[in-house]
Parts: sequence; structure tokens; C-alpha cells
Amino acid sequence: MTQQLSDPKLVAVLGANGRMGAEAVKAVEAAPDMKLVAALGRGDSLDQITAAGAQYVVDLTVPESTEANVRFAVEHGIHAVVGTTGWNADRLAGLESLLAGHPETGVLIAPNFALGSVLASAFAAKASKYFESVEIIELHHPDKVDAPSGTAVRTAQLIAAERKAAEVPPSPDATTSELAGARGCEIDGIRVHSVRLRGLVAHQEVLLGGSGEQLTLRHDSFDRASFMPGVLLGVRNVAAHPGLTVGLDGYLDLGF
Ligand SMILES: NC(=O)C1=CN([C@@H]2O[C@H](COP(=O)(O)OP(=O)(O)OC[C@H]3O[C@@H](n4cnc5c(N)ncnc54)[C@H](O)[C@@H]3O)[C@@H](O)[C@H]2O)C=CC1
Ligand SMILES: O=C(O)C1=N[C@H](C(=O)O)C[C@H](O)C1
Repeated sequence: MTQQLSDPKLVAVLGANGRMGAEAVKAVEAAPDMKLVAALGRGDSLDQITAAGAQYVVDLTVPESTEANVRFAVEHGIHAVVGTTGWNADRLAGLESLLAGHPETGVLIAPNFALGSVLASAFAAKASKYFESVEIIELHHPDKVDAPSGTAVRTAQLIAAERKAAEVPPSPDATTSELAGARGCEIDGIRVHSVRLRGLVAHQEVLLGGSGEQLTLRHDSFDRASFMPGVLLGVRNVAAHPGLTVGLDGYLDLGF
């Protein structure tokens, strides 16, 4: 069937009863260029996606489920916009091989859909080569099941890559005696600290330290509505980006 310019994008939301999925259902329903054709919760058969004729899947489930969901979508030529965490290097490599056999299908894995968060991580990565020290603090609601956050992992990876390219030495740290966990965890050589606190939604600070100065890049999502423009942007752009894109910045013009 030929898609007309005015035809709505047919979207299925997975994890529709969750905190993010419920917001995404509302956002898709309110988008003039989209039609929600399926809303799946835990235990629902993925066959509902194909039966509903979905062209796009938005996955906002849990780390244990997301890989199978996305593989199902790709195997059926359905584009996928994924916010769920848990996409480590092995999973991403497996997905890339699968996508090689489905060259017209696009997948976006977006650790964070909030435009401000994406910008803050990009700015932090760019700035980080000019500072001797860098550490990340991520702060989230206490119902979050994974730590550190996917956003913090991605930010650390971006920072580490910039610092490596610029041949910046590791952040100095004289610690020789430590109570386990006191210095957080390390991702690609970058220290990441996780706070879980009732009242929070999703927040992150990147601390950059030099002699006699500090630059702090902080982003706050006060409401899950902050993620929805990015989800819709993902759905609108994923078909034009076949293959795997990691990070919503892949669809933005950041100019650097
Ligand atoms: N990329 C981004 O901007 C954001 C990503 N997230 C991530 O999105 C994921 C979901 O977050 P929340 O909504 O806060 O979690 P949640 O726990 O409120 O929702 C997850 C939902 O998925 C359901 N589910 C589990 N397996 C499923 C399956 N196979 N099919 C359909 N539904 C299934 C669960 O029953 C639950 O209702 C997490 O990994 C979180 O880190 C959260 C906020 C923003
Ligand atoms: O679980 C959450 O809430 C969030 N998860 C994502 C992450 O792990 O980075 C995105 C955002 O931080 C909210």
C-alpha cells in the first residue's frame, strides 16, 4: 500500500501502562500526524503489533523485555523508537547484525528523550577536555530499577571519547582507602554517582573541575512530559534513518 503524505503514522506503544508508556500513549494520541493502533502491557502478545498494522513501535518497557520487543519489530520491518535502558554493547552489536538483514528499517535507541538533557550531555562532552577533573551525579525517583541511569552511562561514554581523542589524562584521585561504593562506579574511566530520592523525576549534573574553578552542567526533568517532544521527534525521523542510531542527538543539528 502506498503511504500518502496525509496518512497518519501508525504507532504501537509497548509498556503502555508504565510511567513513561502512559505519557507516550497520550502524546501519540494528541499528535495530529500519528494514530495509536496498539498499546501493549506486560504479558500481551507482540502479534498485536502486526495485527494492528503498526509501522512504528515505541518501546518504554523494562531492560529484560526491550531486546526481544525490538527484535520482533525489526524482523517485521517495523521502525522502533526505544527509550528503555539496558542496551549494552553486546545487545547493540546483536541489533546491528539483525538490522543488516533489514536495511530499510530504522531503530533509535535514545537514553534520554528530553532535548535539554541531550544538549547538556553534548555540551559536557565538548567542555570536558578543557578540565582536569570530571564526575557525573545522576539523581532519580526511587522506583527506578537500574543504576546508573542510561543517560549517565551515555554521558560518561561521550565524555570519555572526547577526552581520549584530546589525550586528556584520567581525572586525578588520590584515594587509596575506600568504603565500597564511596567513589561511585566507573564507566570508561569516568566516575558516576547515583542518588535515589522520593520527589525526584530525572536529573543529572556533570561537574567539571580545574584549578580554582568549577563548571556544573545540570539538567532537570521535573515531569515526564519533558520526554514527549523527543519521543514524537523520534517517531517522525526514524524511518529516514535506516539502521541503528544511538542518541537523539543523531537526529538533531547540534552543529558540532
Ligand atoms: N529515554 C528516556 O527519555 C526515558 C527512558 N526511561 C526508561 O524507560 C523505561 C521505562 O520507564 P518507566 O516508565 O519509568 O518504568 P515503569 O516500570 O513505570 O514501566 C514499564 C512498563 O513496562 C511494562 N512491561 C514490561 N515488560 C513488558 C513487555 N514485554 N511488553 C509490554 N510492557 C511491558 C511493565 O509492566 C510496566 O508497566 C526504563 O528503562 C526507564 O529507564 C524513562 C524515562 C525517560
Ligand atoms: O527511569 C527513569 O526515570 C529514566 N530513565 C532514563 C535513564 O536511565 O537515563 C532516562 C531518564 O533519566 C529517566
